[in-house]
Amino acid sequence: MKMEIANVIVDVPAKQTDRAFDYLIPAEWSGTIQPGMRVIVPFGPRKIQGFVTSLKTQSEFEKLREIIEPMDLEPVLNKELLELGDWLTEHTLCFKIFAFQVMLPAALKAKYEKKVKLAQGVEASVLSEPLQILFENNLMIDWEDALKQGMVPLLLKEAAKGTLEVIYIVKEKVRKKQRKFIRPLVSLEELKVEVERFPAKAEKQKQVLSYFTDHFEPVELRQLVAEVKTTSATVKALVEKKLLIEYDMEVYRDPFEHRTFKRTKPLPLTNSQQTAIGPILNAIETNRHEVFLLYGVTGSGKTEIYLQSIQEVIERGQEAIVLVPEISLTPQMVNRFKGRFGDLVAVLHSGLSAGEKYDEWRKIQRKEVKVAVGARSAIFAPFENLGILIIDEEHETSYKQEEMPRYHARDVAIERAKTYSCPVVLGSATPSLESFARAQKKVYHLLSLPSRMNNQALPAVEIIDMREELRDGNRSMFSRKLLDMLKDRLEKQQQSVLFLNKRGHSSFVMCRDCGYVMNCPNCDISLTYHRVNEQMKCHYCGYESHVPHQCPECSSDYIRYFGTGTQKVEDELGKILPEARVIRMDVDTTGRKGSHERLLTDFQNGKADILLGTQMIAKGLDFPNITLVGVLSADTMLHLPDFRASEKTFQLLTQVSGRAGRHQLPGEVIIQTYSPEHYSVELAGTQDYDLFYQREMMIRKIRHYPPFYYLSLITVSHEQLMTVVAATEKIVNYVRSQVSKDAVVLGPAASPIPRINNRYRYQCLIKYKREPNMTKMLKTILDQYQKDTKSGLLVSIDVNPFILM
Ligand SMILES: Nc1ncnc2c1ncn2[C@@H]1O[C@H](COP(=O)(O)OP(=O)(O)OP(=O)(O)O)[C@@H](O)[C@H]1O
Ligand SMILES: [Zn+2]
Ligand SMILES: [Zn+2]
Repeated sequence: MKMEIANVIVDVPAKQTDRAFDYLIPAEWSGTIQPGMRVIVPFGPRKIQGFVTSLKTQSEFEKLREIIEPMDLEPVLNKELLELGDWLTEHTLCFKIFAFQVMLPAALKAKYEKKVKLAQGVEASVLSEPLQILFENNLMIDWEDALKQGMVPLLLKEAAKGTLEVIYIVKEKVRKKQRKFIRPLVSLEELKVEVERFPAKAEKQKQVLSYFTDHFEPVELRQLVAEVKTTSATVKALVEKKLLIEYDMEVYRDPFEHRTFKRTKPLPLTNSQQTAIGPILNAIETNRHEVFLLYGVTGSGKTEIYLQSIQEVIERGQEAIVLVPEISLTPQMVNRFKGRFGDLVAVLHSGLSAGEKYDEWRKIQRKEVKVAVGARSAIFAPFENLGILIIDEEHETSYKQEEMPRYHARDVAIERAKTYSCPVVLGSATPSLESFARAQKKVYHLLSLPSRMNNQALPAVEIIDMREELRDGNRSMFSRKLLDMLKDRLEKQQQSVLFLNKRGHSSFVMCRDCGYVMNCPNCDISLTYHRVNEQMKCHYCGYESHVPHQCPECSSDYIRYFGTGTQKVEDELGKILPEARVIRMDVDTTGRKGSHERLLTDFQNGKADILLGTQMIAKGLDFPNITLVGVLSADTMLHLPDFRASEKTFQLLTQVSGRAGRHQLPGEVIIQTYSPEHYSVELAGTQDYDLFYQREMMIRKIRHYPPFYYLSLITVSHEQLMTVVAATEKIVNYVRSQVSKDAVVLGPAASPIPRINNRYRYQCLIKYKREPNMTKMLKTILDQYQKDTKSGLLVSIDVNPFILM
């Protein structure tokens, strides 16, 4: 007899299990289990989830264990995605299981429930006394419950004796949403006859049947009950009489259920749009892979180019993926895609519940949609006939995932596009230095939109030196100029946007007398102040503490919450411009589902004069009445230990400025700063990307940073400082012995955050140009330390890191 064997990657992320295991497919599942399906397999004493990667008929092992059951009826990963998983594993040096899991919606990530039960053939009476009652009444005990009741030590003792055993139950996080539907089981004629035949006493049942003679079609049970004003028991009675039938049907949770999208038609393209879209359409038509960098100033009509390229792709029967940064996945953005392509669009973003996300993913998998619009992970949308992949705001750092697998969506897009032989379009008004450099070298095809729609001028930008304001006695967070302009817009009934750059500028507590800053006792980093519950919190380890009323160092009472939060700006606005209506958008006001959208709609409908917010208002807004943008603090990001700090500052300032004067009314921008002479602020003022690019490239070249050099970052951590230093030194020496003399190896050095969760952190940074053996070398290092789990050393490697902390 021929055996059916599956190669399975099991859900145990560790070095020893990072390979396929052979499992026998039992006869009952023969022929049904396919590559790309998830299965439940025995692993040691546990039952866990795994992915079938391929099938075979022979194994080098004698005794194989059997697959317990499949978790899917059809593969959740197609052949292309399985291969992409291998590619991800290779390029980001992650465990295979992570590469597969990242491609699926969270709902499909298995959740394990740990339970304890009596071992086979054991009676509860042999257990120690407190456990007897428990196991007499419950067949299985939840591990979590046992933990809460302090029972775990007792359980472990019994388990060691072999009287109890621990089992794992694999659970799906989210089920398909099913609803009960009712439809007639007999013909319309028969139904009409039945209605006549029914005794008058059975008035209720008669009404239900009459409903179906009027509407001879399926209806949801809930709706039926509501419309006929009856009960489900009445309906059930008819089901038992075999006149009606009840069945479950999968329904989608539609996050946009209550919204209608005004359909739009393609706009006639301007000359420069036509020039730009030409090569893209050509690549689509000839099935050619090519990467385009669409470099167009803010408001130049990039989105319309995306839309019309997608149109072409859809007409050819192909599919499209569009990535937009999470924070610009605004309802406005969604509107533009849903407005053009209606129900052919699936939207994937973090604002959706796990169930909603799963449903959107299902629509893609079932080929019910043609376009997926979403944040980073939408790049894995399970299409099988891709015709284009688009990444809007391609410079955004959120396209890099900061945990395993540490992938960049741009790389994944290009890899998938190669497979499908289709174009990739990277769009931005401020391209990343990496992409622009590639376009200069003709690796990418550069397409430019140098001016705004209808040649509308870019807004006039004025830079205000806040140090001068202070010298002139203005202690407010608003410069005199900005205040004047805000008043002016109020009079003209035009709208303003106030932007507070909060990243890297967390709200901390500081003593104004001695400068004491409250740090986390486990991590060398300041605690962040949370207004909601008046708590100080560590973002790295979760440590929490009360806000002190007295300085622990000098006992001064002047220990205060520091930093200009949006709340504080709003308070001050209330004092100096009491007549202004303000909408504040930040994590506090947009936490509830739908609030983001509501606030923006209110602003669009003129219910406020000023929109005040953080990063989340910097992008994507396209409102005609905004004529003033004020940036309250331009330089808060400049001083971070990050070689991209200048680039990020320039990009952000340019993006925010781009929100003003996009339609008929001209726009003005005020940038307040303490570093007016810094080139990234200065050049954002003149909105001169090309000059910024030249300046920044020079600096990168001198300092050996990307795009001139590649980076790989190795971070080592351990509870003992000496152990970390010694291990890092060993790694650094090994790296030095392996790389060419063109590479720069830095370290061992303490990480910018030298301790997290009581673990000391050291790093080795490698800068290199061409090192064919780099991946192999990094893998060797990982293998070495991941195998040795006893030492407690943790080594992580980030290839092309975006965060060097
Ligand atoms: N061909 C066209 N004819 C008329 N209006 C257009 C055309 N193309 C785009 N527009 C309009 O111009 C405005 C700006 O275009 P769009 O938002 O696409 O620019 P963008 O380059 O994507 O901007 P940003 O990068 O700043 O978000 C929009 O209101 C859009 O509807
Ligand atoms: Zn003090
Ligand atoms: Zn901490």
